[in-house]
Amino acid sequence: MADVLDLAFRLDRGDFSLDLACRVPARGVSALFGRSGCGKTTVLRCVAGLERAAGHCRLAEACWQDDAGGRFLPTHRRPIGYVFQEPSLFPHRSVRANLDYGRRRIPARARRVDLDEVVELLGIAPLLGRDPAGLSGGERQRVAIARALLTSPRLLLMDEPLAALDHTSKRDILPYLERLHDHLQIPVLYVSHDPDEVARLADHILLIEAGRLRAAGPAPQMLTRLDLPLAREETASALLNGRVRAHDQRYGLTRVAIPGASLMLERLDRAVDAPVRVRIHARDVSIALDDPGTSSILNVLPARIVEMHPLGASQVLVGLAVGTTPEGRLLARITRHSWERLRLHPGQQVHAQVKAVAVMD
Ligand SMILES: Nc1ncnc2c1ncn2[C@@H]1O[C@H](COP(=O)(O)OP(=O)(O)OP(=O)(O)O)[C@@H](O)[C@H]1O
Repeated sequence: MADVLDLAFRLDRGDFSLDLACRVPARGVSALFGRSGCGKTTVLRCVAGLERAAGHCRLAEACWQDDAGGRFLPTHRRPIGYVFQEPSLFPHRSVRANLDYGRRRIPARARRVDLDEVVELLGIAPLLGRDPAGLSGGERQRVAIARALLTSPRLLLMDEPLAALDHTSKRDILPYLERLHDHLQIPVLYVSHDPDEVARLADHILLIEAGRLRAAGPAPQMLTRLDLPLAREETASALLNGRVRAHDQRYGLTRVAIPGASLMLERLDRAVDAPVRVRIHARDVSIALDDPGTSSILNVLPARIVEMHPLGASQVLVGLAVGTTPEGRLLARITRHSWERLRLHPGQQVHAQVKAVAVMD
């Protein structure tokens, strides 16, 4: 059986109470998503043992807290890395010394993460001789992440690691986080209230509302559920896990198989059969009744309307099924005028015109 992070926490704090239980796969990135004050940081602190809620906390075979057995491991005995919004580095010691500090916190025989690999993955080789005090916010955060990883954690806790960064630094650091996700086998619990960040990074999403778990599941499903707030965001999108099928040399295109269909993308520099994760924004999908063979749009996918949700007075959000598996889902944001003019309705077969596809990793 695959490893699982099994959490159950109950805590009362005056106006706020936390009462949440969930089991998430202990691999990839699990995002704790929800509005400010819903309890995301509190959950992370409970996992770290910094907060003592009633309940239990287990990672695979390891039990860090179990009230029934009277067990509560203190924070320093839990193999976790913690990355905060503001990196807590030694400002006037070199980056190299800061990293060494992380590495020396555990005995040599317990080290499973390679210094050179982490330095390479986070692109911090040119910074090793400098002091954090002189680095940009994004550079400091990359160093803080490297230091957390060098403690060879079994679980990495990240609390809004990009929240203090400006838009440009955020954009610069995201690809590094995506690389970590692809290269390291360390599961991550990632707190964020930014739906765009969650869509880019998460494999699994836990949606928290007022201290309760509203819903949890694989990111592709959670992002396209019309009953959840993620699908109603301006940046709402579908995630599809695909594989390279073939390259078309003549036109410089690559065919990628996704659940229930295939997409033509601008040529990707990857081998046939390599995995590709793509993201398709709801605003980039329109609906046609017939296959518009005369259109310049490259990707027109047969789809079935599953459901519709009104967005304000003029727009509607349409959930589309592509193929027959639950993973083959798309969102389309169209005008209410078009919805009515084309007499669209759930169950109907249509053609989804996909104007843009972003390759995620
Ligand atoms: N030390 C504290 N003492 C009392 N109440 C607190 C304390 N820390 C947090 N809270 C309250 O507990 C609730 C949950 O806070 P928490 O920080 O976990 O939320 P969050 O979802 O992480 O929010 P944000 O996204 O703003 O960081 C909030 O109502 C907050 O006001």
